[in-house]
Amino acid sequence: MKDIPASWINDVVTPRPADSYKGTFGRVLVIGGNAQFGGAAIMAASGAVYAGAGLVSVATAAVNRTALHARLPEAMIIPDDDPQLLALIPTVDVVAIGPGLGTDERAARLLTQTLAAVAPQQCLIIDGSAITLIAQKHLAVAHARTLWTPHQMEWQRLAGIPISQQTPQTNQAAAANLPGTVIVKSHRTQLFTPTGSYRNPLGTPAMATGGMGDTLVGILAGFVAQFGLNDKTVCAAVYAHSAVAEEVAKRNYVVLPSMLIQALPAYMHQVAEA
Ligand SMILES: NC(=O)C1=CN([C@@H]2O[C@H](COP(=O)(O)OP(=O)(O)OC[C@H]3O[C@@H](n4cnc5c(N)ncnc54)[C@H](OP(=O)(O)O)[C@@H]3O)[C@@H](O)[C@H]2O)[C@@H](O)CC1
Ligand SMILES: Nc1ncnc2c1ncn2[C@@H]1O[C@H](COP(=O)(O)OP(=O)(O)O)[C@@H](O)[C@H]1O
Ligand SMILES: [Mg+2]
Repeated sequence: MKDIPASWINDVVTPRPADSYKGTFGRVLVIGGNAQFGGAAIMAASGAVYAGAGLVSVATAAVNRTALHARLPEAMIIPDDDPQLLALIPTVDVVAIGPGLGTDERAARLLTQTLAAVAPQQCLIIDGSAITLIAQKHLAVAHARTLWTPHQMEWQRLAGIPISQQTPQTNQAAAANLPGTVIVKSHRTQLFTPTGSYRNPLGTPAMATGGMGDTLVGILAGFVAQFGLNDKTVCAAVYAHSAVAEEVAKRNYVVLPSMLIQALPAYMHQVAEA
């Protein structure tokens, strides 16, 4: 397992082409946020918008509409029980499901519908409640272009490895049984792609606050939407999330997701101009 090289973020985040429009930078759909966890969907969508995704939609519980629009007018919204959602799924580059989704029957239905609707060329990010549901219900996922983003307890549920036994070796063996890339989050996050394994050398305890993983989902979605799905882009997104947090933590005891999101465009500008 090698550390993500510091140079990769510079390879990925480069100046934008002049001849471009919003469609150039990709379309993201976040599916999540029940009545209790609406904030998770807002933080994930914000991560994608502030990372530079061209168009971001959110399928969420209807009760989250006003909060989402007030907080993030750049995002479009569709109630998660709207039949149009199934038609929207194939039109985006990245579908991210799970932040604040919950684990009730309604959430399970949304998840199974989404898993069935995603097309092979799309990137699917599976996070939070969606991972817990897949583990609980033994749902099969065959989608090759999947990014899994479990925290250690979600990884225990999904892979069956107790947290105390989660080592690079055991994690790698379990990741090999899943399609796509597994990002096992911790204070030093590990990534297992079909062709390599990487460790994030960055991160700070100032990041240990609710919503920080939801924010990572959005940044991953925004990076993949703009820069494509490959090891370098995925590693760069994980690296950028922690690099921005470390920067903000130089002046702040705790880094809230909204602080990280706010600081992200300036960090990407600095990287692109370097
Ligand atoms: N503002 C919002 O809307 C927010 C909404 N959110 C949404 O909530 C949903 C549920 O997600 P969740 O992560 O909060 O709960 P769950 O999956 O039950 O895991 C917690 C259990 O695991 C244990 N645990 C052990 N090690 C751990 C580790 N390294 N990292 C984390 N946990 C660890 C932990 O142990 P304990 O801390 O109690 O000792 C506890 O028993 C999900 O959809 C998410 O997106 C959140 O993002 C918050 C902000
Ligand atoms: N002590 C820490 N050091 C470095 N990174 C941390 C630390 N605590 C949390 N993080 C990061 O914060 C994120 C937490 O994700 P997660 O537990 O899914 O949060 P949530 O579901 O509340 O959004 C992960 O990216 C993790 O690597
Ligand atoms: Mg999480």
